[in-house]
Amino acid sequence: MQNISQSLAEQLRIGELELSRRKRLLDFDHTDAANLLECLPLIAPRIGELVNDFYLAQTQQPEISLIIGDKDTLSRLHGAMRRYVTELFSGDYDGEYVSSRLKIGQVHHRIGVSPKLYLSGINQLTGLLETCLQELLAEHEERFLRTRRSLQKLMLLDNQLVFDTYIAALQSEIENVNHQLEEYASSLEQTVAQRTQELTDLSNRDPLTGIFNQRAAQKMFEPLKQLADQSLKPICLWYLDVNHFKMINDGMGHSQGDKVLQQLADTIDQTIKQLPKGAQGYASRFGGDEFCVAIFGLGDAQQQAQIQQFFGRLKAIKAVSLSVSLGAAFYSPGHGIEPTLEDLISRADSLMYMAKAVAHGSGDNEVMMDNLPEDTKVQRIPSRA
Ligand SMILES: Nc1nc2c(ncn2[C@@H]2O[C@H](COP(=O)(O)OP(=O)(O)OP(=O)(O)O)[C@@H](O)[C@H]2O)c(=O)[nH]1
Repeated sequence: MQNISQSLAEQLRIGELELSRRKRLLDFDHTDAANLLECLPLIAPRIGELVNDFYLAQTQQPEISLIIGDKDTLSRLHGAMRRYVTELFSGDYDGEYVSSRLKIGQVHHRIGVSPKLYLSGINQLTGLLETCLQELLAEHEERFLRTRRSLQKLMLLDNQLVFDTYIAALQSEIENVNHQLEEYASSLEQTVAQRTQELTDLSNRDPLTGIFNQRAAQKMFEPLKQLADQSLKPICLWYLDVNHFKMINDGMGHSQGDKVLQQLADTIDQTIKQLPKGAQGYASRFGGDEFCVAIFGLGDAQQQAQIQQFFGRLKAIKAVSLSVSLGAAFYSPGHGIEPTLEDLISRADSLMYMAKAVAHGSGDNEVMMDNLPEDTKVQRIPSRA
């Protein structure tokens, strides 16, 4: 990132010391400065004509006239070039001179003058200056030769400075692009993570009812079991199946049947969401009209209360006469029996089938549950036969 509170020379770290080092490398010293200054009175009257010749030649090149673009810009360039040529013979090549050269590089880069075009212009200017000096110093060959040499060194110093600005501009463009790429990559990462999460969520859900599917239920059982083992609190697994669901489909149509399944799923989900403090669980659809619920943290009586509440809520589904058979199997940790989810499902499923056998034709809901006292609706099935 560019530090805009610093001058160009500061940004490029070209202070007095660096400038003298560069001059020394080019063997440019005070005699060169004196050689050039000595020529100023001679060349000054010729600068206007020289700059005109320079731009006449430059604008012959289509690439350059395209960049210059219009008359006003051309006239501004004439002014800038007259100042530059005057400065070349000013004999004073300090920090201010450096700043002007750096700005020239910056402007050339900004308006799109490529290094090759810049160098072709410099080559043309050097040719014109040398011809002019040769004419002016026709009688003084030795003076012409040393002035030309000094001018060559100074222009090399100028080119170094201009190219430094080109390089710095390219570096900062690369930094900008890198920065943008980094931002893009990180936003892409976030999007991918979000999409992955959305896909994972989606792959865990039953598309019709929005509650968990069988796969997700299987994944979620293990952590629930660990919780039960650590806290020595039970898990109760409900397995539910609608009684005569085929008749609902046949009588009211498949899409109405879908709605009934959705309402039933919502009712089961509500039960999970309204579990008492300390209890938790999940509701899932195992396919067709079969649902599975796992609830952690409730004792026998509290479980029975939850089942009764669930059947109470089920009465709110009024569009259809709906009855459900439910089998509920317990896992009570600390008894040395370590059932898998499949064992528990199989147990709850058999209990559900027993309940269904009682319920069939009655139109009532029926529950078969481990661990509970017998009454008319809740049949007791011994937990470990
Ligand atoms: N509307 C609808 N029906 C479905 C869907 N999936 C399965 N079914 C139907 O659900 C019915 C399930 O029937 P079963 O459970 O075998 O039988 P049932 O009629 O409920 O009878 P019992 O279980 O013996 O009480 C079948 O008719 C399936 O075609 C679904 O996503 N939407």
